Amino acid sequence: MKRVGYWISEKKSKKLNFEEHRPIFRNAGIELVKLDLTQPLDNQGPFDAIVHKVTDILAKADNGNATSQQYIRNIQGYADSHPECMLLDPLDSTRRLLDRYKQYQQVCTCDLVCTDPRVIIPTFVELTTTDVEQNKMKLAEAGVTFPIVVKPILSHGSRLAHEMAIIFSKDHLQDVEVPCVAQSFLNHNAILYKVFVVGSRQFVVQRPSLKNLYPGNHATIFFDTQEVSKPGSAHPLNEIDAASIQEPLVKPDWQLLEQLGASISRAMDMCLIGIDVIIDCQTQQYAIIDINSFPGFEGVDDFFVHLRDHILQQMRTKDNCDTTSPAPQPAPTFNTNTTTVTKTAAAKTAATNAANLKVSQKFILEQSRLIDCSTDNTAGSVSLKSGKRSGSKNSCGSKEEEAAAKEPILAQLRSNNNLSPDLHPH
Ligand SMILES: O=P(O)(O)O[C@H]1[C@H](O)[C@@H](OP(=O)(O)O)[C@H](OP(=O)(O)O)[C@@H](OP(=O)(O)O)[C@H]1O
Ligand SMILES: Nc1ncnc2c1ncn2[C@@H]1O[C@H](COP(=O)(O)OP(=O)(O)O)[C@@H](O)[C@H]1O
Repeated sequence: MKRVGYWISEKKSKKLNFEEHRPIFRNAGIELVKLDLTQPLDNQGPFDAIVHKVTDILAKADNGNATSQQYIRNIQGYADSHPECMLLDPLDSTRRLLDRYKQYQQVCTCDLVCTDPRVIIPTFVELTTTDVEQNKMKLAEAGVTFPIVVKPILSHGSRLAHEMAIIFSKDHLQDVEVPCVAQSFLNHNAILYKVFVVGSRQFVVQRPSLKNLYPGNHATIFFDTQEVSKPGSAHPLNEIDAASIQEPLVKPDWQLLEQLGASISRAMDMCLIGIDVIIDCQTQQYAIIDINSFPGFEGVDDFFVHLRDHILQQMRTKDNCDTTSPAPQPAPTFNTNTTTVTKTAAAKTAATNAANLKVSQKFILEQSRLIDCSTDNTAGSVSLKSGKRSGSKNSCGSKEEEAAAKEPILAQLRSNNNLSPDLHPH
């Protein structure tokens, strides 16, 4: 029997129904052991792997909390003295996510961001002073454009980490609270894609997001991020109206999102993450705006099976038993009972990967919750006017027709905002 230690908060454990999923591991020869972080782990081991979500503890430890520092020392101490034990994920990588500026700097090293012009991180700059003139200069030098979204530098561990502001012009820069990252706000038709990574697998779900916003002499909007991009979010900032939907509407390129997940996972040296991506209405670029350690995986069917498979695969690789006969990958699974778009693609072998991708893309395109006006099954932009791919000569709709055509899109967007967490049982 292999032994895997784990630590997640009680709240998260309940939300994920962690205890109920023990048999999935036991039946595969893995005993799950809940870690007691108050005690040295040597007395609780041996462990072949440790799975954790300790972002809040790390944040408190970095803030000087002695108890949290001891908990972290207990985990790191065990990992250091037992190199045979896999730490999912390494604490240094997890810690880097806690500082938004460091997180974004690391995203900039991701191979896809460096080589593929379709993938970007919105322009950002770190602000450490409330001096308005200095901040004006910093923003201009960095090329950050209004509206800007002002994000606390600390991304976790306190309510304040999620208190953000949208500033619409340089005349309202006195609203900046520091330390923060100021980032160009990119319009994205109020749709957020979450790319969940579990080892070599990626899953994409769609979530509500902030509506399109434009520069101007408007008052600063302050908001709590926890209220705008959860599955059931129905915040006024989510309410996009038909007139402000920006065309062309882009059908997401699922393969690119999957590559993005794998690429960020490599850059961050993390295998259990959620990556928030928006598609810029103006450029159709895929913009990475946030990375979370061990997120909720809400909408991912059989999360624990994928987690178990990843742990087993890592163990096999470590034991050097995986060289000749790669384990068969399960067929892609889709959450057909829900309106969430979920994508699975195996990465074990190129052949399985290609086969799965073909099936999954077909499925996703059929299930796509964006209006699929195109008969072409490749990802790309679609124009509402013509019902054809953007640039089609058939584009000839009147203003009324255009407005009528936007209604179903609006309904789709509204229904996105009404996704109920109950639709995604684990
Ligand atoms: O704080 P930000 O950067 O937004 O990241 C959050 C936290 O990681 C949440 O975990 P926790 O509550 O443990 O801190 C997690 O929710 P849950 O794990 O509670 O579901 C969210 O997952 P998603 O809701 O899947 O995004 C994720 O987006
Ligand atoms: N650069 C951006 N452009 C447009 N919207 C953004 C941008 N950054 C964040 N948002 C919006 O703000 C929300 C919260 O931002 P995020 O950085 O993910 O905060 P948190 O880490 O607290 O979840 C996102 O879900 C998205 O709706």
